[in-house]
Amino acid sequence: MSQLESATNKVVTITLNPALDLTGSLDTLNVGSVSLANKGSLHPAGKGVNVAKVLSELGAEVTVTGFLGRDNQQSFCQLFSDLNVNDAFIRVDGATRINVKLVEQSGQVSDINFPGVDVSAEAISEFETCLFELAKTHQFFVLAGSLPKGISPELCASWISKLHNMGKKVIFDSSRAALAAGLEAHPWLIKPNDEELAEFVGRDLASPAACQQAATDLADKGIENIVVSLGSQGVMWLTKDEQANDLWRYAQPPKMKVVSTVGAGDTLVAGLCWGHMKGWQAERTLTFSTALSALAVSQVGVGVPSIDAVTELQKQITQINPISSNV
Ligand SMILES: Nc1ncnc2c1ncn2[C@@H]1O[C@H](COP(=O)(O)OP(=O)(O)O)[C@@H](O)[C@H]1O
Ligand SMILES: O=P(O)(O)OC[C@H]1O[C@](O)(COP(=O)(O)O)[C@@H](O)[C@@H]1O
Repeated sequence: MSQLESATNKVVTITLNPALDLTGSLDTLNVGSVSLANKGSLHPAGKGVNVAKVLSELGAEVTVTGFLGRDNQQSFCQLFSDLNVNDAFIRVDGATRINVKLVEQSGQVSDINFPGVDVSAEAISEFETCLFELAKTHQFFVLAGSLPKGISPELCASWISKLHNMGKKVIFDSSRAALAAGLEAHPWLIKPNDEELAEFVGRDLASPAACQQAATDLADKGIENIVVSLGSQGVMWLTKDEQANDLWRYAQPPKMKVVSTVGAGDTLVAGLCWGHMKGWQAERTLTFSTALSALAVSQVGVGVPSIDAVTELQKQITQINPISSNV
């Protein structure tokens, strides 16, 4: 067996712009005046880091890379060591950003995401060496989150393109200009949420059917898997095999008690990646990742507290399978 064929348990997550998430729980947020938090937590996060945590807890052999500020790396290092993931982050001068998440009793979350560190040309070159070295032994790459200063959408897209040309499976989850540029670079799977998709197409998408219509156009860009997450309404997925017929799969989770929705999208990405790494059928991957992400809203931060709970919830996922955007 070749090195790559035996590498289905191995995955690289790329977080170009990680963050420490400062989460505060409040009864209600009083915008423009004082609000009192009942409790708070500060933990290492950012899209690829969250995906890495979930994948690692599912049993994957994970390597994390991207750019990490030297000044406040301690809790990241601790997390990577606790998870036993391979830490290939490039260290850069300065501190990794702190993103603020204010969670109200109602479940509503207000996110304040900061810009991040400055990445130098030397750090970029070090990262490229590391990335393409990892490509020698890995097939799955998850590139997730926003871009720090110093990394243009075009540069990010060029990495996706190179990995694609090497036959790698790149799962790409970003927003705004980075998403727009990355979509042209043949990622293997994308997962915008409905808001990100609406921003990309430049119009409101008020229903799953409207999202489906808008996302169908992305298939023309040669993206094999188009997944759109719809918050409490679930997940839509257009696979390569069904693109010709425009037949979407759709899974809906049961009603959950929401503690925090932060990290639900990352958890969904991790679930989708895991199903593919395991070679599961589409239905199983979809119901598993929908259940995993639905469970994620019942906690602050990401992680898999109990695989039995995921399996139990998976049985309660409603699947409409497959549907056409013409209905
Ligand atoms: N309130 C909720 N109840 C149940 N599941 C949810 C809820 N919010 C999110 N999810 C699950 O998490 C997935 C990702 O959430 P979503 O909010 O769409 O992504 P993002 O976090 O990227 O904005 C959804 O597709 C769904 O499966
Ligand atoms: O990289 P971005 O787009 O600024 O987002 C970073 C934020 O997204 C998160 O990864 C959560 O993402 P999701 O809610 O989409 O899963 C936070 O941990 C982090 O603060």
